[in-house]
Amino acid sequence: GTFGRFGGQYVPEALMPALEELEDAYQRYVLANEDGFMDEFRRRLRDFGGRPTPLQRADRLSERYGRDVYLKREDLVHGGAHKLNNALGQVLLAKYMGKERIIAETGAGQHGTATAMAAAHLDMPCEIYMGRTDVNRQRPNVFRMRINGAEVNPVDAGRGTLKEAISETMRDWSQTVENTHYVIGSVVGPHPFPAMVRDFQSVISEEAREQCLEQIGSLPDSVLACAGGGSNTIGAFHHFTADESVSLYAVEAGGSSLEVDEDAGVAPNSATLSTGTEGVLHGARTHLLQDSHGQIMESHSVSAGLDYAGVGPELAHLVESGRVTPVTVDDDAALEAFHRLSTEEGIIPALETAHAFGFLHEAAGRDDADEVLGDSVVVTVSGRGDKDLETVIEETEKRGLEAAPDL
Ligand SMILES: C[C@@H](c1c[nH]c2ccccc12)[C@H](N)C(=O)O
Repeated sequence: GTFGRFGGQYVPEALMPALEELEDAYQRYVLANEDGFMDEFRRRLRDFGGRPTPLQRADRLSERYGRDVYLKREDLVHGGAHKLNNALGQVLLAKYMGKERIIAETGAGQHGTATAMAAAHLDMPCEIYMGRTDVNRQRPNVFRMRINGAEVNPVDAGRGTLKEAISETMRDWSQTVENTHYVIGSVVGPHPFPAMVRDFQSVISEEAREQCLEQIGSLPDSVLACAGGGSNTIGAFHHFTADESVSLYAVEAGGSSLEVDEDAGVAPNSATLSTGTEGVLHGARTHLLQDSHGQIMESHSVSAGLDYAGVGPELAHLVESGRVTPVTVDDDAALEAFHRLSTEEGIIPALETAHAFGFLHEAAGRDDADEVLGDSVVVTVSGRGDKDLETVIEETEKRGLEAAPDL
C-alpha cells in the first residue's frame, strides 16, 4: 500500500489507465510544480479562496478551559469550508491535463458545492453525483450547485447516499477518462487520490504551524480536527506530524451509540477509526465499518458530512502507528458544542466541526486534561454552520438539550 499496509489501487482494470495518467500529472504538476502549477494554485487560493485563513485566539473558550485555545478558521474560505482547497487544486489540475469535463460525488453537498464553484471559476463544465436521499435533505446545497452552473445527478442505487454517489462517479469516470477528471471529495480512493488531496489540504497546517510560531512563539501542544473522510483532518495534521511534541486528535462521529448491531448491518455511528476494521472500499485498503461478512454497514451521524463508513487510508496508518489518537463525540455533545461556540465565540460552526469542540469540552473537564491538551490547543474550524441550522433546531428541540438558546 501507499501508507504502510493501507492505500493501494484496488480497482477494476478499466480504471488503471486513468490512474496512471493521474499519477503522472500529480508527479509533474503537484510535486514538481511543472509550468508553475502550484504557483497558480496558491495565487488562486489567495485571490479567489481568501487564504490565508486566520489562526484566531478564542478568548472565551481559553478562559473557560484554562488554556490557550486557537481556532484555524477554514470556515472563512470562500464557500464556507476547507473543501475549496481540494476542489480548486483538482479542477486546476484537470485544466493542466487538458480535460474538458469535471465530475464529482457529494454527500452533504459541501464538496459538490466547492467543486461547482471551482469549475465555474475555471470555466469547466461540471456534473455532481448525489444520493437521492441526500438531494432531499440538503436542498440549499443542491440549489447552490445548480446556481453555480453544475448539473446535479441524483443517484437512486442502494440507500441513495454518499457511498453510492462515489461508486456511480467512479463508474462514469472509467468510461469518460479521455476528456473527464474525477474530483474526489476527500483523502480516499485509489492512489494517487489520498496523497494528492492531502497535498492540496495541507495548506491548512502549513499556515497554522507558521502562525503558531508567530502568535504563540512555539508549536501548539495539541491539534484537534473532526474526521469524516479525513481531508480536513489530514490537512490540519500534515505539517505537524514530524513534530513529536504535538498531540494529534481525530474526532469522529460517535452518533447515538458505539454499540454496533451487526445483524442489521447498521452502525449507529461513523467511528471508523475507533471501532472499524480493515478492509477495501472505493479502491483503497483502509479502515471501515463492516459486518462479519465484510458487508459495508450503514453509518450514522447527526452531521451528514461525517456520515461515511470509510476513512482515508493515510489516517488509518497514522492511527495504527500511534501518531494520531482517534476519539469520538456523540450527537448530543456535538449539538451542545454547536450552541456553545455560537453563543460564546460568535462563530456558528458546521455540525461536523462541532464534534472537535465537543472533544475539547470533554477533554478539558478530565483530570488528565493537561496531558491530553497541554497549554496551547489548535482546533480546526473546518466549515461554517449555516447549512445545518434547520437540522440543529429540529434535533435540539427533539432532544431537549439545555445548551440551546430559546429559539
Ligand atoms: C461527505 C464529504 C465527502 C465528499 N466526498 C467524500 C468521500 C469520502 C468521504 C467523505 C466525503 C463532504 N462533506 C460532502 O458532503 O461532499
